[in-house]
Amino acid sequence: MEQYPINLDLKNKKVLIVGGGKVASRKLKRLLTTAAEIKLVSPCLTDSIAAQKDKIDYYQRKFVIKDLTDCFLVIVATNKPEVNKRIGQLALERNILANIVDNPELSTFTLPGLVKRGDLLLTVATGGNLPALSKQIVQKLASEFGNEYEDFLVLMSEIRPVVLNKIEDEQKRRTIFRKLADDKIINLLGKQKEKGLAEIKKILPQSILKELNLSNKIKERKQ
Ligand SMILES: C[C@@]1(CC(=O)O)C2=NC(=C\c3[nH]c(c(CCC(=O)O)c3CC(=O)O)Cc3[nH]c(c(CC(=O)O)c3CCC(=O)O)/C=C3\N/C(=C\2)[C@@H](CCC(=O)O)[C@]3(C)CC(=O)O)/[C@H]1CCC(=O)O
Ligand SMILES: NC(=O)c1ccc[n+]([C@@H]2O[C@H](COP(=O)([O-])OP(=O)(O)OC[C@H]3O[C@@H](n4cnc5c(N)ncnc54)[C@H](O)[C@@H]3O)[C@@H](O)[C@H]2O)c1
Repeated sequence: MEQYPINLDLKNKKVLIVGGGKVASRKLKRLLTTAAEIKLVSPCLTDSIAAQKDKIDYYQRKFVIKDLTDCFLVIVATNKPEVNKRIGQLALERNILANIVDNPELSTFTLPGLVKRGDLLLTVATGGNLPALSKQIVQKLASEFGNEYEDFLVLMSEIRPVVLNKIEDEQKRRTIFRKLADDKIINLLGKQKEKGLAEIKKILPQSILKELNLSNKIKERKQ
């Protein structure tokens, strides 16, 4: 059966990580970009997790069943397959979303490779067949999709609501949105900000432009 891709909002959700090794460290890094309440249980920690201890609830011990209380999601990443399997089973019995890092079959979800540019999110998965390929494709995408996509989407967060509000004709709106979704414009914005902005302005009717002040919306980046 196919997996179901989903972007979770973890605000105020209790998330548990079991294990404090290399894999737990990678999974924690991404979780720290969310608003989850993170608890981590492990006798040992990598230096990278130790450096983030103030951002999580850390318990220096082995997993105990009580750790799953009120848990919304768990990542099980010890180096002991039998321990991981047992915790995975306990989580599933409790309807807790579970990623068992050495046991995709027992997991309710797996984690894709990821490129994030502001609000642009690109994810890559191989159905668990070759995570190293996901990593390689992520590197390709990361070099193709730069920070100009973040800047462009900041502009669109200003422009789109005004277009939706001011232009009643759905067909006209659609034409504008499709013209804006142009990688040539986005790349130009990355290389020559003012020229990119000028191209965007060419697409927008005057009635929209006078509602906006786009020039100061893009962050100055060091070249
Ligand atoms: C994409 C990424 C996201 C992330 O974890 O953040 C991710 N693995 C990454 C890297 C990576 N994983 C592994 C290596 C070292 C070996 C190697 O090089 O192959 C490296 C490379 C490295 O560490 O450098 C080994 C490995 N992976 C899994 C197992 C267990 C098994 O298969 O049973 C084993 C041990 C098997 C063995 O020893 O061979 C399982 C999973 N790994 C997944 C995701 C899920 C499927 C994603 C997909 O469908 O592609 C899934 C099913 C479950 C999950 O973890 O959610 C991340 C790239 C991040 C980046 O972009 O940097
Ligand atoms: N899914 C992936 O992306 C991926 C990638 C590489 C490896 N793996 C698999 O992930 C597993 C972990 O790999 P690693 O490199 O992080 O291992 P590691 O040896 O670096 O870390 C294991 C951690 O688990 C902790 N631990 C052991 N028993 C525990 C218990 N009962 N309760 C709580 N914590 C406990 C240890 O203290 C240690 O911090 C391995 O089985 C490996 O095959 C998965």
